Amino acid sequence: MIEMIQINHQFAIGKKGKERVVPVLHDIDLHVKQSEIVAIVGRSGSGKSTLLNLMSGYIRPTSGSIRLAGQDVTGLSEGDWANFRLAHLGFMFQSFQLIPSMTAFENAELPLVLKGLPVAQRKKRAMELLEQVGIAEYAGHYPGELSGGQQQRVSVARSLMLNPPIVLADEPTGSLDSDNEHQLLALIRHLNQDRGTTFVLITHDDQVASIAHRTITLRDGHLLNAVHKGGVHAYETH
Ligand SMILES: Nc1ncnc2c1ncn2[C@@H]1O[C@H](COP(=O)(O)OP(=O)(O)OP(=O)(O)O)[C@@H](O)[C@H]1O
Repeated sequence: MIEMIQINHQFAIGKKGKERVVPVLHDIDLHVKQSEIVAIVGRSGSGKSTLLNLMSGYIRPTSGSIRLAGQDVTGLSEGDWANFRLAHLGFMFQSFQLIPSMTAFENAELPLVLKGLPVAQRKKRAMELLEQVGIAEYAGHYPGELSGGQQQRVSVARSLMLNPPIVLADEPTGSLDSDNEHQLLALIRHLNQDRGTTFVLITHDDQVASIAHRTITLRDGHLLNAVHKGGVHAYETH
């Protein structure tokens, strides 16, 4: 479902003409199967967000190739990436990116508006998901009137609106209390089991990692694969 082949990534930092190159990811080979939940862990600065941004098409790899849902996405144009994301990807990111002038409901239904669905269908689907994330009673509230955890749940509802086959999540439970974290993890499991949704989750949280089928570790931009089999932890460096 997700294949990263020999991915290297470096950023250029500093003033134009005096840039310094900072290598961040080295020789990443990663294959995530359909219906797999993979947790990515690693210290701050190890390259986790960069890896997820590459899978999202928000940044382009310095070298290597990426296939998502059977399609080589490495060379897609901005426009093709935008269409690809709408059809295949859901995002749960740290910044909720809600539009302040729109209510929770309007924010959540946005992908359905972009898809051109009729009002009645949009309302049914958006309310269904707002209920699933436990936030239906706040549907008429603006983001500024919601707590961080409530905003996060609106953003989760929005990310799942089009039933994406792949969901990429950066600290998806970061702003949630333990009850809501539990509820979101149950929803992720349910989507995985019922719909076969594939999840890649960056996390520092053991609870989140515990729902993953596989946990992989990034260390200084290198991937270490942790294979959990019957309590034996074998580490392979890639
Ligand atoms: N746009 C950028 N320009 C320059 N350097 C960057 C950029 N984005 C990230 N980096 C650098 O790349 C390295 C990896 O950053 P990244 O955000 O991927 O780490 P992370 O593992 O997600 O960290 P955290 O757990 O703190 O979010 C860091 O050294 C960071 O400073």
